[in-house]
Amino acid sequence: MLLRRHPPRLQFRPPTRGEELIRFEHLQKSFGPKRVYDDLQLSVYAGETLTVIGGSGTGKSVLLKCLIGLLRPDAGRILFEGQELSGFHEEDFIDVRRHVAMVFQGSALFDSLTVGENIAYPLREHFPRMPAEEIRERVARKLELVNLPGIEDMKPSDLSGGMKKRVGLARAIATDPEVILWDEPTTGLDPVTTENINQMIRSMQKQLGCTSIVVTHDMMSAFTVSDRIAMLANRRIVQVGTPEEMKVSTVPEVRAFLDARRQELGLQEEAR
Ligand SMILES: Nc1ncnc2c1ncn2[C@@H]1O[C@H](COP(=O)(O)OP(=O)(O)OP(=O)(O)O)[C@@H](O)[C@H]1O
Repeated sequence: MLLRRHPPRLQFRPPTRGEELIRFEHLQKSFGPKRVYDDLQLSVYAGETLTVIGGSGTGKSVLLKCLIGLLRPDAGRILFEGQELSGFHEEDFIDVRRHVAMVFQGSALFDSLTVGENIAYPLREHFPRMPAEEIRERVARKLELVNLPGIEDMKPSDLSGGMKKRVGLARAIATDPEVILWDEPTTGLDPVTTENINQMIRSMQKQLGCTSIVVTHDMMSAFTVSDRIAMLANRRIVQVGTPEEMKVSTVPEVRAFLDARRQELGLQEEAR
């Protein structure tokens, strides 16, 4: 756990729905000789669910990690509520992660802790003085929200894949974040559980007013949950649009990507 040396750098005020909340501006990022972004531009608006799609290795997950400071861009700016994150120190990102929570691909639960302890973990980290009773109440409320009430004492090893994802979500929303980042939320899940997770993404928006950024390979899921979809290709965002706009896109990279998944999507010929 990082100890804070100076006052919080992030000045946070609750966003108004529809205003620009996050902006990636002229982002560049390389790993050694591998260039991931050349000049990436993307805005995310408060209250929307935006899905980032793109081929394997195009940098979808790197984008989420840059936003919460797990990786740093080489050049360009990331603005959160108009505040530039590039100059933030590692400890300044503690506050960013309180407002922007990530639901990791593999749930990333601690196997040695119970479900309740897992969800309480970020509360203890961000609010060291929070009374035990309040932590218990918050944990119970979050488990109810993900439709898993009363399983505080179970261990992650006793849960199915879908339940683990939902506990991962309960942990991510423990601190009442304004933004939820979903890294491949439906990968490896059966169709029923996938539908369940899609509904969860939607209900976080409806019930909590959260902004979501989803990274996924699953195009059905992208078309189901998104207000807007952004396509990453050739080291930049080549198009951003509503699901309907993307389905009839004339941008070559988008066409090629969707054509390759036409069967999965069951797109109609006339929608091309
Ligand atoms: N920490 C790192 N060190 C070195 N290379 C990295 C690191 N993180 C990501 N990369 C590389 O950056 C590129 C983009 O990675 P990223 O995980 O964002 O891709 P992705 O679009 O999410 O792919 P996938 O859909 O397969 O998960 C890949 O080539 C990856 O190998």
